[in-house]
Amino acid sequence: TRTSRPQRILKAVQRKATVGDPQSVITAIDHFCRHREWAMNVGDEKGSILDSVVNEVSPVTVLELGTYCGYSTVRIARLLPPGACVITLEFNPDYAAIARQVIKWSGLEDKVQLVEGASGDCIPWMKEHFGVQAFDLVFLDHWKERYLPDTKLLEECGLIQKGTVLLADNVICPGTPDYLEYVRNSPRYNSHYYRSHLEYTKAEDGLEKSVFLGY
Ligand SMILES: O=C(NCCNC(=O)c1cc(-c2ccc(F)cc2)cc(O)c1O)c1cc(O)ncn1
Ligand SMILES: [Mg+2]
Repeated sequence: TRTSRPQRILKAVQRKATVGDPQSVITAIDHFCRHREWAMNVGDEKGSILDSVVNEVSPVTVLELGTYCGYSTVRIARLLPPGACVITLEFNPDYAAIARQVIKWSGLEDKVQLVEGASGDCIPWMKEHFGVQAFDLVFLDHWKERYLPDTKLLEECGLIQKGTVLLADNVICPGTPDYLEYVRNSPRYNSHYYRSHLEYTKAEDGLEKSVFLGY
């Protein structure tokens, strides 16, 4: 097909959503992915859980691993007060190019720093490059086999501190068994599973919220 799925998602946003209105961007993407083409956005059901965790944490600095088209980036950024921001990492340049336009359409570009690169390469530079002390909230939604190594890397870099909340998508489908085992058995995390469904389907999936208790 001539265009990519992310390009068709962007077109749906440009056709159906209002510039500067994040909720209309979210609604346009959910409608397209439910009625036209499935895509791997966190979606509306798990997205509501994401919203409730963001509101509960009221983070100043958020790290998102895996931007894709920017759907969850917009969900998070729309809830942030002035001065708070989300740094989102995306490895795939085509996804990143679409996400920049979706984030711009939503009018939230001032609250978002999109970084193109592999999480394993970027995380060690976070403190130096972005002046980040520690993240208040980390949303894991990238390659599932990277959840555990990147969590350990964030710990080693001192970017996870007492009270930092990790929220992981897809812990059932596609699944992140080694990550789940780690956060559920580690004495340094308090974990809770929010049962839900794989975006736009009836398949089981869920989000795992893990609070770092400190060393
Ligand atoms: O695929 C890259 N990232 C997306 C990670 N996210 C997922 O893989 C993902 C997958 C699914 C999913 C679930 C069921 C199913 F049948 C198929 C896919 C759902 C989700 O909610 C995700 O979040 C990627 C590519 C690349 O070239 N470089 C860096 N990253
Ligand atoms: Mg996901």
